[in-house]
Parts: sequence; structure tokens; C-alpha cells
Amino acid sequence: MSCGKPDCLIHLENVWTTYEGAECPVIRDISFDIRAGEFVVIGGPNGAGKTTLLEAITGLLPIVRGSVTVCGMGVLNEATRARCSIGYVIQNFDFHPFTPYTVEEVVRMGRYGKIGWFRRETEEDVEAARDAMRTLRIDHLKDELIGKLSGGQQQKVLIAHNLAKKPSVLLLDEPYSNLDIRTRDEVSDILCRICDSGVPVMMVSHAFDSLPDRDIRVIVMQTGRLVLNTVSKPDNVANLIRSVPVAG
Ligand SMILES: Nc1ncnc2c1ncn2[C@@H]1O[C@H](COP(=O)(O)OP(=O)(O)OP(=O)(O)O)[C@@H](O)[C@H]1O
Repeated sequence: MSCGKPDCLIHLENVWTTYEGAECPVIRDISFDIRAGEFVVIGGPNGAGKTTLLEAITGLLPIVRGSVTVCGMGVLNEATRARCSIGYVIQNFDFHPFTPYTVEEVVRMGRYGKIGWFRRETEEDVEAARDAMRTLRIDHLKDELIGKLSGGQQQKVLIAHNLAKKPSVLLLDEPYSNLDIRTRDEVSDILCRICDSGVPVMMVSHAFDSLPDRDIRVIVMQTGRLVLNTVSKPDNVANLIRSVPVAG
């Protein structure tokens, strides 16, 4: 069910999710709305269910109870259309050193969901990919093989791949994990600009030193439940997350 407000782009209503073979639900009874242009940090201890929450929003996991809608589309019953509007930068990617694709090819693959099976790439697709590479300042790497790049450079390529898609919402799982401090600041500026364009950015993170200078929605997960959902200034996010008592 959609939340009905025009600027509500992500809507979770009493969501319970599990993994195939898991004995009990991994996240339980989660509800929240994310509006256009919000910057959201999802925090909480290891194993709390943060990645699982992102995967539920992308429609990668079964929803045992409740509903998830993105841009008004149910992520399970309108999966193909909903996924076209979601950018998802995964955690712990690992490219084999001999992966036979260049940076430009990987970024252009971000357009495939929009191109579909029966249409050729157009100039617009190529330009969207180039624009994403320029935004991430990786255009000078376009002919390099992806597997030969550093972890931080690969991270930027994956973000560019998702930007090329021109998503309506952008989810990122620990996007700063491979980045040096200056690159974190650069990526933070880029994410801020994406938010300014109206696209909500939701990221799981354990690093709070490079958050953009804007209001941040802070969602804290603990043992599969949402225990805090509030708005904070960036310099108070770490304190807020730390202040949540650990479940006993
Ligand atoms: N593929 C899977 N199959 C079964 N259980 C899983 C699977 N992936 C994760 N889990 C379990 O789901 C729970 C939540 O995991 P999740 O990866 O969402 O935590 P997280 O908060 O993102 O942790 P971290 O901060 O360490 O990345 C954990 O108990 C984990 O063991």
C-alpha cells in the first residue's frame, strides 16, 4: 500500500522479512516513510539487520508480512518497474582481477534495465554513463579493466553505474568503507547534490565523519527492529547512534 503523500518515495508498512532457510524473521515490523530529497543514515550494531533492510526495499528478499512501495510501486508485485527506479550500491563487492570489462562498460551496464532486451543503446544512454563517470571524476579511468582498480576506485565505479541508471531513490551499503578521507568528502558532496535534485539517499554506514552538511534522518536498527527514527544535524549522528542502549 502506498502512503498517498506525493513526495513520499519509500514507504514501509509493518514489514517482516526473512532469508530462505532462516528459522525466524530477520527484520520485524518496520514502518517508515522517506520523502524526496531526504538524506538517511541507517546505523546500529553488526548483525542488526541494516543490509537486510536495504535488500527488502530493493525487493531482493521475500516480505513475509507488510508491504514496501518505492515511488508508489510495490517492490514485489511491480518488481521490474520498481527496480528500474532504485539504485543500489552493494557492500563487499569483489571483482576478479581479470574481469573482462572496462570501467566505461560497467557504468554503461547501469542503463541495461532501462534499455531492456529489444532496444539498442542510444546516445542518451551513452551520455548518461559518461555524465555519471564525470560526476564521480573517473572519466580518466574509462578504458581501464575494472578488476585492476583499487577498492576505492571500484567503489566509485559502482556508484557511477547506479547514477547512470538515473534512479529515483539511491541506496548504498557502507559506501565509505573503501574510501580515503578526501574521497569520502568528495562522495559526500556528490550524494548531497543527488539529494538536492530530489532523489532520497539512504545509506548504511559505520562512518560518520564525512556526512554532508544538511539535516540527516537517522534510522537505528537493533536485533531486527527499528529503535530510533529521527532527524539530526550531521555532527550529532554518531552520538545519537551511540546513545541507543544495546539490547540485553
Ligand atoms: N543470506 C543470509 N541467510 C540467512 N541469514 C542471513 C543472511 N544474511 C544475513 N543473515 C542474518 O541476518 C541478520 C542481519 O544481517 P545483516 O547483514 O542485515 O546485518 P547488518 O546490520 O547489515 O550487519 P553489519 O553491520 O555487520 O553489516 C544477521 O543475524 C545475519 O546472520
